[in-house]
Parts: sequence; C-alpha cells; structure tokens
Amino acid sequence: MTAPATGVAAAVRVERGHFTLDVELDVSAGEVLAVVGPNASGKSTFLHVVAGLVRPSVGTVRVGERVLTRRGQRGAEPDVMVAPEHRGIGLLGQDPLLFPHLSATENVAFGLRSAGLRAGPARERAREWLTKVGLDGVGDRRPSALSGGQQQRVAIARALAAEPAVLLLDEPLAALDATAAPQIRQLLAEQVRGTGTTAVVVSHDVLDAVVLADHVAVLRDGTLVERGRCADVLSAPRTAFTAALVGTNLLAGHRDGTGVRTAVGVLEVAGGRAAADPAGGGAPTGEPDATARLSAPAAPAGRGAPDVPDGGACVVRFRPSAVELFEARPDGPNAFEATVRWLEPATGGVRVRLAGAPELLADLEPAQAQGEWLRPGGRVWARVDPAAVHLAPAA
Ligand SMILES: Nc1ncnc2c1ncn2[C@@H]1O[C@H](COP(=O)(O)OP(=O)(O)OP(=O)(O)O)[C@@H](O)[C@H]1O
Repeated sequence: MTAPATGVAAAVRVERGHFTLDVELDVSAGEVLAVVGPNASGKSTFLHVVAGLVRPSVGTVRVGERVLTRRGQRGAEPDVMVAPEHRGIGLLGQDPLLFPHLSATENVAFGLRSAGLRAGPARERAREWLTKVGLDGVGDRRPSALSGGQQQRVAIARALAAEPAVLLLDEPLAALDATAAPQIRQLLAEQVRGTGTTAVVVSHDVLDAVVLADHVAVLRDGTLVERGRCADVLSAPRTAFTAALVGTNLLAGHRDGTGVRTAVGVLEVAGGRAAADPAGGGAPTGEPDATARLSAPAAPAGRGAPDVPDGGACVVRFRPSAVELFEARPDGPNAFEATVRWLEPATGGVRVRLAGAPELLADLEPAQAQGEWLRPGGRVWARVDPAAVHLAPAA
C-alpha cells in the first residue's frame, strides 16, 4: 500500500525585511531529518517553503524528479509554484486541526476520499489507521470527546493514511503534556519508520532528533551551521547552540600549542600532555582572562588531538560532569575562576550554571554541592581534566 519513498532537495532563499533564510538541504528517500535551531532561526519558514505555503525569493524545491517550486533561476527555466494540496506533502503541526463536526474515523477518511477513494474503502482504511495509532474503539467520537494526545494520534493517522511522498512535522509534540509527548514521539517514530516515509521534523527538543531522526540540521539566523548524522552531531557538537541543546560545554577558541585559547584562558586538551607546573603561565584572577595559560605549556599534542594548526580556529568540548568546582584555587591544569549564576537539580546531583558567554555547566554530586561558598553570585574556581577536554575544528 505504501508509496515508494522519495527524497527532497531544497535550495532556497527567502528575504523578509531583516531576516534572510538561505539554506540548501537534501533529505534522502526514506530518511528522517530533524531541523533544530533557536527561536526565529527560520525552521518553520523552511518547512513552509517545502510545503508550498511560502514562495522563496529564489531557489528550487524538488521531491524526487518533480520540481515543486522554482523561482528566479538563471536561464530560460520558467517559475514553478505547485499548490500545497497538489504537492503530495503531508504537514503535521502542534495543532491537530481536526474537523470538529466529523468523527475520528471520518477525519482520517476525509483525506482519502479527497484523493479519490470511495467511501467504503476510505472508512475501512481509516479504521485500520486508527488501530495502528492505538485508537481502537474511539473512531465514532468527535474531537471534543478526545484528549489532546488522542487528537494528535488522529492527526498522525490522517497524515500517514494519505501516504504522502514527504511528511513535514512542525513541533508535533509541543502542545502535548509530559505524559502524552513521549507516547506520541514513540508512535511517530514507529509509524514514520515503519512506512519508510521521508520526513522533516522541526523541533526545539533534542529528544525529537534522537528518537525520530537519522540526520540533524542546525539553523541559526537563517543559515545552516551544522548538518550530519544525529549520532555524530549530537555527540560532538561544533556550535554553542547545539552544545546547549545537548547539555554539554563548548568554547570557541584558537589552537595555542598543546591547548586552545578560549574565553576562560588556555585549556589543555585531550591528546596534549598536561603540565607538571600549574603555576607555569599564571592563572587568571577576577574576570576570565583569555591571555592566561591555565597550565604550563605541555609537550606537543599526541595522537588524540585533531590536526588544527597553531592559531587555527577550533572548539573545545567537555561534559558538565568533567567540571569540578572549588572554593579556593585548586592545583593542576585547566583551573579558572568563574561566577555562579544559579543552581538547579540534575540527574543524581546538582547542576551549576557559571556566568559567561556561553555559560558553562558543572554537574556535581550532592556531597560536592554543599557549602556557603557555592551560591548564586559567588566566585568559585572551576577545573577541567585535560583528558576530558576534546578539540574539534571550528564548524
Ligand atoms: N509571515 C511572516 N511575515 C514576516 N516575517 C515572518 C513571518 N513569519 C515569520 N517571520 C519572521 O521570519 C523569521 C523566521 O521565523 P520562523 O518562524 O521561520 O523561525 P523559527 O525558527 O521557526 O522560530 P520558532 O522556533 O520561534 O517557531 C523571524 O524573524 C520571524 O519573525
């Protein structure tokens, strides 16, 4: 029953006053791509261009061999703008947008009827889909008699029953409560993968990328800043936004011998050898001092460090659990002074947010988080083990 999966190729530019979206993104047939980014980065705009709801200033959108949008191309190629309802693209947003006067079954059957299926087979298929999304027995109810999660299940059934060439998901879980969201996320993952549907999901929530997608694209200010397999991008982010999304620390800087010069000083990295003399370069006092070397220069970088030339732009990454906090300056490399912004609960302990741009995170066990010195606004010393500091070329 399922239509063969089809890929998407979009290269579009949208100009809107101060905002410009300029992205080129391909999604292979049967692949699920998550598009993440801060507010107003252009995620929905991109989705709407693919759906045919927004006309780009210039660019093309193809699904398989079919050109759905073409605008402002050089040469004699005429402009194309296929209407949204003729694109074979399904769109599922946070609002299920069900017809209030139709039952759940009729809501799902409606799209199938519009696609030319007769009433009997359309109802039959609609019932099958309601079973697939866990709604056996509620087909006769109208949306007002269904919970938010159940309504979203109906919307998923309606979207997938139509066998779209491509399914676009715009924050599909944003309106659901904490109990319904994981269930619907799992259902979406099973059904989108089970049908081999090519999909693009826009979300603020990294879990959506982890659970639903194969690849992730990170947008910032209308521009693509990272793109790759979820496992790679999320485990080794190269931008502060992605790092914040996955709850890790990331500092941009420049290679400086065996370390990296960052906003908190020179951090020695995994693959470089930590220095024996912590006082070698002088530690910063007061505000972070980017000129200070936080340990003495070490031996040349070992095999663990990527090949970033001295002075080259790069990022360092370290987990919050690799950051220790002290009341007084500790011995050893990679110590720097910082101001506590606030404390919050974390799995198995306390997460401390340290002021700065970007802010840094430290995850402490409860016993380490005791003491008057550890309070919002207080000055503390942080230390990161060089073996836990990972270096990557700048994105
Ligand atoms: N219809 C519109 N007319 C003019 N500008 C718009 C319109 N829709 C969005 N914008 C602007 O385009 C930019 C990108 O918005 P978009 O909704 O695509 O971002 P987003 O990443 O989806 O944001 P959010 O996560 O907040 O939903 C923003 O500056 C927004 O104000």
